[in-house]
Amino acid sequence: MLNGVELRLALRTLPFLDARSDLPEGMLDLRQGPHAKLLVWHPDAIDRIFRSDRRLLHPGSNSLMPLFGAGSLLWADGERHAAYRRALGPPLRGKRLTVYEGLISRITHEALDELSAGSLVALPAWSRRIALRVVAAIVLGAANDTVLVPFTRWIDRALGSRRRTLAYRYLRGGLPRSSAELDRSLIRQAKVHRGGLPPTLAAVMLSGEGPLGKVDDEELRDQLVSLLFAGHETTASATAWTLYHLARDRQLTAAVRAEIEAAGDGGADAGRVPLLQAVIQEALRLAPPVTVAENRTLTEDTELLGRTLPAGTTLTPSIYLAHRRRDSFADPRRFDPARFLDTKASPQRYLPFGGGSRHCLGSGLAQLEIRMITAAVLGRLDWECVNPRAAVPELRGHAMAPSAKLRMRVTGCRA
Ligand code: HEM
Repeated sequence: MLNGVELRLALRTLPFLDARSDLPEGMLDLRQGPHAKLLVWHPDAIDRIFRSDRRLLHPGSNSLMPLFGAGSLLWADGERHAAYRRALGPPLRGKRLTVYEGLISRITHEALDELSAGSLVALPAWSRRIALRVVAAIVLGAANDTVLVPFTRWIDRALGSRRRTLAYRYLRGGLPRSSAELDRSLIRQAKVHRGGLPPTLAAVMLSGEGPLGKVDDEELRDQLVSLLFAGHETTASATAWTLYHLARDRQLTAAVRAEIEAAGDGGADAGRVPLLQAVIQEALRLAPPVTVAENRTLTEDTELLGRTLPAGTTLTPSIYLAHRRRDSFADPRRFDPARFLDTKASPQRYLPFGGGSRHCLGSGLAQLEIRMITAAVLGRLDWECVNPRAAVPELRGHAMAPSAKLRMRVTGCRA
């Protein structure tokens, strides 16, 4: 049963949070008693959580667990979690990311080929389609519609409407699991592409070697849906916000375009496009695609911000509220990429990818994608936002994206 605070948070999430963004204590009791739960966003509390992360438990979200399965690495702990990070971390980091540049470019340009002067583009859905194709290619080895179409339908049914999501969660016993048929297709697809280079993430998990050892079909299914979901909703949302903010500011667009042209690598190298990277960071600050990091449960009594919290207390870091603190960001509701140009924000104040031992595994890939998609769009199109009033955040589960109604109109093609 939800109490009054939890109910208000569930039903009116963003207004509820906005009304509390100036609370200096940066911590809010959601539930008291033996299973106490707190929302935390004070930088000292976030710092403490991330530093002691390995000693905490990560029980996962009640809403998402039925969707992605109990075996998902998103809420694995201990050795199994460490093994997943050792196996999947390296292919998603540093120089290894360069092997994905070709496929990001190809998939983006295919989507752009379908547009011409006058085309109307539903921006959130458009960027979701591209991001899903990219992550599907990396995880499964191919962007096959026989899998992606039912996958998208399933996610939209579960998370596409806030009311429906809440009805599933609180009235119908939980969010709907994927169909057995979709699960079978995902597993089949994962096994078909095992021999390619670079190895898909599915092939890494199926190798039977390395830190993971054997992964059975049930566990594999949970990781496939977790990676496909975590790897596309978030990236798509940040891409849509980045493109929207650029479309609203001609001067900024011209400066970013000049920077991308001078870099000559389609936005691949972050170091060569600092202004674009700052725009992306600011988009991630103002509308973090993931509003809360994973739950953390204390395993021992802990002093936090002058309170003693008993073992068993669950802390949910609010990324949304951390990014809106006035003592972290001057005029926090204003879009201002300049704040990221010469300054590096500290990880306890700026945490779009979470932190500690659960720091997002795909943060490098996501930013590479956002830069490359933005560079391709700016290189090929001029477009304008038809309905800027729709540029308001909407929740899809814990993910936050621009309203599905947000539309762009192509005003001219450049190449
Ligand atoms: C802009 C895009 C993205 C954002 C904002 C984002 C954000 C996050 C956040 C906030 C977490 C939780 C971290 C914590 O609790 O401390 C997370 C975890 C995770 N993300 Fe991302 N993510 C993005 C893209 C991706 C991509 C592209 C992938 C995969 C290809 C991915 C895979 C994961 C995984 C596997 C975890 C779980 C890590 C763990 O529990 O050890 N994410 N992400």
